[in-house]
Amino acid sequence: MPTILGQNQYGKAENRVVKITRDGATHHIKDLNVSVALSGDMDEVHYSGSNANVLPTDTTKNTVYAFAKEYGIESAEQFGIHLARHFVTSQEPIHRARIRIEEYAWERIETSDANSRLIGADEVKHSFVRKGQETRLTQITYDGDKWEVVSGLKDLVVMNSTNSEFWGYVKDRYTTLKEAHDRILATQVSGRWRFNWSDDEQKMPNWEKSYEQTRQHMLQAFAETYSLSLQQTLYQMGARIINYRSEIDEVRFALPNKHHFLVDLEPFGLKNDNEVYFAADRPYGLIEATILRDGCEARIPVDLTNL
Ligand SMILES: O=c1[nH]c(=O)c2[nH]c(=O)[nH]c2[nH]1
Repeated sequence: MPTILGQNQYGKAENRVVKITRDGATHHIKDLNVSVALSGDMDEVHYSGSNANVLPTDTTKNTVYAFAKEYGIESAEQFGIHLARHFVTSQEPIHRARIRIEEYAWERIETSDANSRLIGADEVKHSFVRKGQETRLTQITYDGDKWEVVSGLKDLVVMNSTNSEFWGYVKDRYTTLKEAHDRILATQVSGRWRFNWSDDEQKMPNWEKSYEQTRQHMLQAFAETYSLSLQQTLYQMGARIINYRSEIDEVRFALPNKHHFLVDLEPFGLKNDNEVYFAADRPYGLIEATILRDGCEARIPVDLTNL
């Protein structure tokens, strides 16, 4: 055979693992994207197809989720060290393990500001916003007479690690979804809001302040709503903006439901007490709606990508 095998490695890439640690009402999130690459005595599987030395990539995936439960995720480094050591020391044919980890950082949604104290809201300890993602948007239209300003944001990722349920829905012969009484609710917010300012230069809103406050009301409604569906949460987010921000008459949201599935750890003799999740990226539910001040007209396009 005039060919020889060169460097080779294999494993499961991009295992999206979310670990929630529940310290009473205070929750902590670790959100990782873990890629495993193993190498060692793997000539035979390439040359003849013998799998005698091959630990399945599916097993490497399971190990990531099981270790999240068994060791917890103190840091990405610590977690990666556990995994790499395990593969190399437990499998004779495996001589090298490379674990690559991306970590997505989350911050708590601040609900204990002066504004929420004023309305008597308790501090929420299970609501998070992912760091460093959002893009602020605006569209200004002027016909020489009237102005229309629609502002908003996209790619603001938020999560509630409890206070979300989904049950009591229609079931037909194709329905397999299990009712959920305590699930993760996560979404990547795309929102637009239309200002009622149209001509009076004296009464122009303070755009910077309006954005900050609108964003905060939206986050606070997300954090404080005990959710029976993402549709309900969406409505609360819009209604709170309309109620608190008199300069805004219309809000539209497109909210992808970023599903987090509990991983079945039973086969490994481990109990998953709402701790270890698989964060799926697709397909996703997509929930879209407009919330209007009573008596106002809907002018934000239905498809937000057209704005
Ligand atoms: O909040 C939800 N709304 C739905 O309409 C829906 N559909 C579904 O499968 N899961 C969910 N979750």
